Amino acid sequence: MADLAIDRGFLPAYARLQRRVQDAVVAAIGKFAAHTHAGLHLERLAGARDPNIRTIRIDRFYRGVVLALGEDRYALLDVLPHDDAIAFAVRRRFTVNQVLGVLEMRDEAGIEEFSRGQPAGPTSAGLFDHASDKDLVRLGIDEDLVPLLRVISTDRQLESLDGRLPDTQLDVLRGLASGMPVEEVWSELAARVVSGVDTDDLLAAARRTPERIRFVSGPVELAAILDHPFDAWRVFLHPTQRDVAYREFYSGPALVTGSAGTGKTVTGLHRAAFLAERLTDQSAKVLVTTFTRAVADSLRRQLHRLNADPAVRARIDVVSVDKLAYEVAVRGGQRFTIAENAVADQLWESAAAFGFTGAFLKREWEQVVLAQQLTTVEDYRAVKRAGRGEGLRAAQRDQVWAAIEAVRHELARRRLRTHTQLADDAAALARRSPPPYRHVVVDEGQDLHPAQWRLLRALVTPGPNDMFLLADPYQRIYDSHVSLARLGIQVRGRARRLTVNYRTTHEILDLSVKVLGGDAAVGLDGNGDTLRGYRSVTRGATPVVAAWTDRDSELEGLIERVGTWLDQGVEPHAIAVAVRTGQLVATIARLLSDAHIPVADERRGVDGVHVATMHRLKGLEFQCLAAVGLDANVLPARQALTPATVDRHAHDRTCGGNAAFCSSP
Ligand SMILES: Nc1ncnc2c1ncn2[C@@H]1O[C@H](COP(=O)(O)OP(=O)(O)OP(=O)(O)O)[C@@H](O)[C@H]1O
Repeated sequence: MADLAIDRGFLPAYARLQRRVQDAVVAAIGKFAAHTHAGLHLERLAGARDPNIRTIRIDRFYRGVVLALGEDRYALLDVLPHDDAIAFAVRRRFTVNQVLGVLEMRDEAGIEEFSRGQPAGPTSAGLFDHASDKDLVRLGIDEDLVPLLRVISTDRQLESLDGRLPDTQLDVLRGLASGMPVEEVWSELAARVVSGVDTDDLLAAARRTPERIRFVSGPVELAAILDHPFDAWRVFLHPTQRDVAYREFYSGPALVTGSAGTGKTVTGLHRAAFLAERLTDQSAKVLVTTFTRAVADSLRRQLHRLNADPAVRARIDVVSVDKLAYEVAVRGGQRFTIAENAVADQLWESAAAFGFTGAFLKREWEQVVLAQQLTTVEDYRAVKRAGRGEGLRAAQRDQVWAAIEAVRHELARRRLRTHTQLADDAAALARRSPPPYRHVVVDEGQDLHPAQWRLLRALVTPGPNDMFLLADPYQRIYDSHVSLARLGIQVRGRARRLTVNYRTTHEILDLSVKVLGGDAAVGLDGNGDTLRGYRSVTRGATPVVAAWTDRDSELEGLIERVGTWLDQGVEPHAIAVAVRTGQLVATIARLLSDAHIPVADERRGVDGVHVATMHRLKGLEFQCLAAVGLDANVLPARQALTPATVDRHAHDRTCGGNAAFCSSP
């Protein structure tokens, strides 16, 4: 069936069709496969802007729009009711990007309409003034578009070209508009530049465009694709995603960073499936791991959708890092019970003394003592407490150490281990046996503790393609700065950044970037990671930021906001309230219930509005998010309002990405 390819736009079109029409589409595709175009009425169109565009008959009402690529090959672009199909087809023109050699679609009529509505000459402060005409062409912008781009002075104007300009070119322009210098945009493209592009060869161009065109190898592959038509991520990756996920060879650990929603998880899943498919040794395995059980469950489900082959999936273990540590410790013969958070917190509270709170002691233990594997007070006296705020005098260190020791002894006496302790134990145990995994893929790497990194390092054979790490330094839950290099995980020269946001609307991203400022977060590779160049493929409503004078009026405002969303028809389960600390959860849940708003309770299987800390909301998607308690104390800690916080929940497609930020100054 190499004769028919499908375009990315076809999948959502297919998903919207009734079953009967879907069957007719599959039958039409089958006719292409059989080289019989008979009955398809493959027709050229009068007035079409592209001589290679055709329509085919699907049934009495529907027509497919196809592009003749040459050599009797076709790409199916869309399936629409008859008149809509004709209107779609005559407006479009397909061209080949002169720099990247990829196939591009222009809404030629749309571009003409846009031009007619603009002033004749260039504006005084154009959005692309920092790029010369030559630069634009060098970045793959079609020459005939340059005069039009010179009249653009606002983001909004640029966004009104969404769907009219070729995606690749719009992506370049969005990068420039977001403040990236020409050279930085160029460096993102550089690896994909093709020399000697034949701009008339549509077929070669289509083959170079896997992010939008998929050549289908046969009915089995087609059926697998059409099984999940909403999941474009399974089939069409951004070129950078594809490049990093399907690279044959990394000489050692590789790190992929990117803000929330840039498709890191998707990239990691493709990598895991790719590595598993290539394992020749029957006993070799790939480990996919992450910080929480909920995210691990979601990874498992996504992997299931990505790869239907049970033999491939059997070679991939998806386990949360806590479970992994637990299993290694149990296999190593340890006898213990996991210390419930509440129990451990109580121990820490009872150890509080000399002005050190239980929470401080706990963090000191985790982020200094366990992180750096300190076993004596002498070690602790001498250690650098980087990232822990105020310094401690020698006498204070002794006090803190004594308090930590008291808790450690009490835990040991009760045969309790915390998850971090277990990771430390498991790392030591794992180092004594041959590594069970050939490859490991780590999602949400920013949240892992050094002990967990040591465990993972010990579980995989060092060497090419050993570790594939995905992380967003802006989404750190704890402010602990982990240096991978110091943990024996050297990623220098193998770090890539994803910048195109698939989930967050332009508006939400814009707000998030403003709140976070242009400051860099410290990356796991020790380098600064900035938000410059992050851009979004979707647009939505403008988020609302509301300030309140006190907590009570903030909560009142919150209830009103959630009520408004419900009145607007948003389902309760598509709304999330993110709070900074767990203590507020019960209060908010009660207030919502008092206002007759259903609140979700996963343990009892009750559906409703989710109220949880940011951390617990991870892995879930929402249409609307209210984030509460973003007061002045919180923002500098960067814990509350990150693009992740905002976007993960404020999922945009139906409700326009509403997000409210209730903040008490
Ligand atoms: N190539 C793609 N095409 C279409 N959708 C995509 C693509 N890549 C990712 N997505 C979608 O974008 C959303 C975000 O992807 P993903 O969860 O992989 O991002 P992430 O960077 O891991 O986010 P986070 O840091 O918040 O975990 C998901 O809904 C995913 O299906």
